[in-house]
Amino acid sequence: MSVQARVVVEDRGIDVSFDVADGETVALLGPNGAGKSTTLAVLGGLLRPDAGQVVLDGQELTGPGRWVAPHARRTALLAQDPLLFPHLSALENVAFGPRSTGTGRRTARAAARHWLAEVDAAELAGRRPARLSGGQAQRVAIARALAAEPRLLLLDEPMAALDVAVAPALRTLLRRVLTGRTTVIVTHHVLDALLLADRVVVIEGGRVAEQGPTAEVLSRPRSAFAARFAGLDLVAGTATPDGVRRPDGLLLHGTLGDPAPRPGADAVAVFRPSAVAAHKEPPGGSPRNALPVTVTELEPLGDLVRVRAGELSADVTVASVAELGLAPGVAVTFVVKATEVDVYAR
Ligand SMILES: Nc1ncnc2c1ncn2[C@@H]1O[C@H](COP(=O)(O)OP(=O)(O)OP(=O)(O)O)[C@@H](O)[C@H]1O
Repeated sequence: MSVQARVVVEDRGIDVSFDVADGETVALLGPNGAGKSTTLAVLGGLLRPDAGQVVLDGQELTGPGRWVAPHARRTALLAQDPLLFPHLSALENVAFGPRSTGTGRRTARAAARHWLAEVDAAELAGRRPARLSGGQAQRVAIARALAAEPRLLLLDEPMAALDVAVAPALRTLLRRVLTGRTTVIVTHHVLDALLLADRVVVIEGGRVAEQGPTAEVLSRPRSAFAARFAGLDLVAGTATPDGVRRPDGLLLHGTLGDPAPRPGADAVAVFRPSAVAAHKEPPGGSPRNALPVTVTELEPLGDLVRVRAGELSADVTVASVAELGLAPGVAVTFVVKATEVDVYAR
């Protein structure tokens, strides 16, 4: 089942368009308030957009003069909170979907057993939600979503409310059950994107900032958000014959991609924070890039410290943080060799 969507919600400043191919999982990424959940709500029919169109498997679900009610869409939404019916057992919760579409009791229960087994939760069939852990309840909620045999599965940060200890097992489970299913997932977690999504759509300020295959976007990001999400530094500007010039005039030298961006065209310079050194004074006379910055935050990162300066980061040793007296508000120079900087068109 393929999806073609354009979602316009004027009072929320949202206008995004993207497609999902049959059997594909697409992750919607972006900062808080970017419009991801709103987009998901429009796909599921929980919110009626001002304009745009949602087409699923050739059927217009939303469009000018057209509105298919949520229950008639054959889409299933799985949210952070499993939202199970408290008075029903796990089995009855899962059987609810097929029951509500008119399936007989016996067949619906058989389907529920099948889907509980699929999510490794067969032994939880008789339990009420109050006796399930967060991870178990989310497994049951996944079984319930799948039992409805949705044409499109919508996941809104399904692991966000779970203990970090149980999230990896649930992610592995989702990786298994999402294979071949048309799915849109909203996530803030890079592992969800890497392990679950074939493609990502990055939404910033209610607009699509970039989209593409997951590996491509996360290894060669073109938007500030995707770079940060992938743990990379990104400087945007215009291409020069051997680098990128920021709007404030600062020039970064780097290795030009193939095809090289046309001089004057929008381009980005991308590098790893681990390739960045912090200096008190700009180093003189070397073929290195020097970026004057002010430290905004320090974060522990294994046995290093991630020094954040606005959009840029440098991963440095604890010893150098101490030596340079790095702390929020301190001015330093980030230094990165031109050979560590990739330059490509935006
Ligand atoms: N129920 C609502 N009524 C009115 N405006 C809303 C409502 N929910 C969200 N908004 C607004 O719509 C915009 C997009 O919000 P949305 O929740 O879709 O973003 P998001 O990308 O999902 O963010 P987050 O990552 O924080 O969940 C924001 O400006 C938000 O304030």
